[in-house]
Amino acid sequence: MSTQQIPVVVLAGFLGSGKTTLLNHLLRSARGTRIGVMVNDFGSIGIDAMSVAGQVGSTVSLGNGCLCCAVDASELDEYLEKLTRPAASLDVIVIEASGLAEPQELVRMVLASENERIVYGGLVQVVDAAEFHATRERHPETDRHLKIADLVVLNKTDRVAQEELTAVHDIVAGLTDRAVVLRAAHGRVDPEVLFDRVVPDGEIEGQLSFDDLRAEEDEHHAHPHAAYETVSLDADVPLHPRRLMDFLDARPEGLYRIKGFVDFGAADPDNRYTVHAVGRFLRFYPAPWPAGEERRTQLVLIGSAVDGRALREQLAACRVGGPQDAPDEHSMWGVLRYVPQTEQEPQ
Ligand SMILES: Nc1nc2c(ncn2[C@@H]2O[C@H](COP(=O)(O)OP(=O)(O)OP(=O)(O)O)[C@@H](O)[C@H]2O)c(=O)[nH]1
Repeated sequence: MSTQQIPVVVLAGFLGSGKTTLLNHLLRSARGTRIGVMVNDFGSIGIDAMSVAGQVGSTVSLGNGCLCCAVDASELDEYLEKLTRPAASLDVIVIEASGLAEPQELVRMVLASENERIVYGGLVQVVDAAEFHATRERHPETDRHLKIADLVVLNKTDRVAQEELTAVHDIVAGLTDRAVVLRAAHGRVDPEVLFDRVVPDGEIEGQLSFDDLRAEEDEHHAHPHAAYETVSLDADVPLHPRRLMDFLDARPEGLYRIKGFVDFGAADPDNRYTVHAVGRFLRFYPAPWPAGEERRTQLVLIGSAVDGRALREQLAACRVGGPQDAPDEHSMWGVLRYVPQTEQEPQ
């Protein structure tokens, strides 16, 4: 029986650390392994679900809210039931936690699942090597998350000098209990590290058990997202590139994460711009609009100590007001400064 159980891997990591990037890499390089994905979007728009769409046979998007708060173990079981139907014949299920989830809660829910076809497959924690110190300073719970990880992927190594990388690696390794620390750029880890695990009956030796977790139970208010504000924009009129750049250049420090897709209308009718900001780091990735895709802008902004209402208004003011307001291609200059030229395309 145990060999037929499907391992459920929890993929966690702070906002923007590279979880979706890693997941897409796994999906692309799975070499015949059938992966089911459960995506938990924090914003009300399914940006992450869209980012992994098309690369996976079975996806369940958990919609708005943090999985560990919004879904209880029985609901999780409902989703797992869908993914574990024999017809789906999955080899592994990956739950991508929102960047603000408490990984411990998710692990607890997986362990509490009554679905006999699954077995807990471990906690993978993705760390942004470039933002590590800043994240840790603002979010001391980072240390606790690393302690319970089974595997740590020290990501974005391309953004950190060798010496600094060694220093960060040492700190991360020191914070984990028994985790392997793997370095990666653009989430490129060997999928075998995650999936080809021997799963004995019951739990894997060395992994946290349900009781371990219960013993370590945290107060809910310790959740990092308690202090966070999410702002979404879903617009069917294009955004004006100059006004969007003015908004982005002046964005408040606490606005930690921006992700989504932008339609710049007449300024570049052919391309959809995927936008990612993590802290002060901002990038646009233009790519031709997928055939048949409706032209709209969908953005999710996540920040702490930010004025959500003001952000909403400022974003809304970036919309093109009418034909007299239509941008031309020259107005794209500010955006194009943030399109990577030499970096490898981080899909
Ligand atoms: N330079 C560099 N950029 C990376 C790397 N990995 C991911 N990124 C970029 O970092 C940004 C965030 O990556 P995601 O994979 O969306 O991060 P995430 O953890 O899923 O983000 P949330 O869903 O907000 O928690 C994107 O712009 C990625 O292209 C990396 O190794 N190097």
